[in-house]
Amino acid sequence: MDRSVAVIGAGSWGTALAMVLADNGCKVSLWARRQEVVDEILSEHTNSRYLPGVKLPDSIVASTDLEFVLEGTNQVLVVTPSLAFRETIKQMSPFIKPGIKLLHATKGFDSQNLERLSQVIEQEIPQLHPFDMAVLSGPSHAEEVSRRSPTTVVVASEKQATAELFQDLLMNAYFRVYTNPDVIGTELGGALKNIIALGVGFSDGLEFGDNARAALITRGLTEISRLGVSMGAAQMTFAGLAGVGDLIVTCTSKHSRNWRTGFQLAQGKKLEEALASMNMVVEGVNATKAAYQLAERHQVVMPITFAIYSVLFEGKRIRQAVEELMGRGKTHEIEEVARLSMKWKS
Ligand SMILES: NC(=O)C1=CN([C@@H]2O[C@H](COP(=O)(O)OP(=O)(O)OC[C@H]3O[C@@H](n4cnc5c(N)ncnc54)[C@H](OP(=O)(O)O)[C@@H]3O)[C@@H](O)[C@H]2O)C=CC1
Ligand SMILES: O=C(CO)COP(=O)(O)O
Repeated sequence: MDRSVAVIGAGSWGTALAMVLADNGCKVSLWARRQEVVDEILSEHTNSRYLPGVKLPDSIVASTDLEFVLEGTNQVLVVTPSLAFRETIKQMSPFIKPGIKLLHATKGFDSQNLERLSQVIEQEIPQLHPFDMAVLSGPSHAEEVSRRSPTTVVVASEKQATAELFQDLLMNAYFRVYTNPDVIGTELGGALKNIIALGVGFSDGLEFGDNARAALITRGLTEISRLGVSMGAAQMTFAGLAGVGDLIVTCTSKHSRNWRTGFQLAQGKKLEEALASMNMVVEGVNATKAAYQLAERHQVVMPITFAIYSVLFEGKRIRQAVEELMGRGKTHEIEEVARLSMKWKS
């Protein structure tokens, strides 16, 4: 089996996944857009801006030249921020031969037309069959993966063999990979959980406590599942690693950039200031915009997401948004359960 993999994107997640692959004996070529990052990886075997204190395997090769990185490899892993995704995929397209297998691990939406990122791949690399694409998601902060702490993720593909190929390449003693046929659910779970992490950051920043955090996680998952199912996802995917698993990690971890951003906003920082201080990508802000529009398009009720939108983009005070959320009209907890319950007497 060919074990060469080109990893496109040398931020924290791309670098951590490159380490996993290198630990598994893969021949890894890593694309970074800045020469300083390449020079540091090649000479020091570190990527100190994104993974401080972590030593990378010596075998990882890096370059800023996409053609060089992609040359002769049959497996590609794309891990850029969502804002740069379409542009990067477009630049890669001339070097992607039919039959190459492509996995992406980016969590977000296309900023222009709200597409899922696998749809962007289909549009920009038409020579790639959808069966040759896969998506990786799940609760996996790069800081912990790069320290080889036990982590579980999911790889989804329309074709089982493609999911299993990436499972084989990535899985090892500290990195357990499950497969799932639901590409839509796996992508949406990873993109939408970031919004709820911002909300939990607001709540924790205002010291609302554990009840509020649990409420946001649980009702947030309801919203994610509702939108996901209306966009074609399998409901059960949201009970898995790409759903509740990732939601828990991003809403409770000190590593979460989205949670930290929400926390800082609750403490009075301006959005631009909070984002600038992060030094890393915070996908939840654009995801909130995208989810707001997708909810309207699919006629899905997402009160928490709308509340977060109003704080981020309409200047609403967080406390005001919370009062409005708590004061909404009465509803059943789970409409489907209420509707299906034959024994429930009014
Ligand atoms: N970090 C994590 O723990 C996890 C991240 N993810 C997801 O992975 C994706 C990548 O995030 P992550 O690695 O954390 O990002 P980081 O913030 O760690 O790094 C950002 C990377 O993107 C590059 N970049 C920024 N702008 C552009 C651009 N316009 N064109 C090309 N490259 C660009 C940066 O390059 P430069 O240094 O030159 O600016 C850098 O390599 C995100 O969707 C994130 O949600 C998923 C799971 C875990
Ligand atoms: O997706 C992630 C963990 O699975 C990263 O989350 P943050 O972007 O909030 O740090």
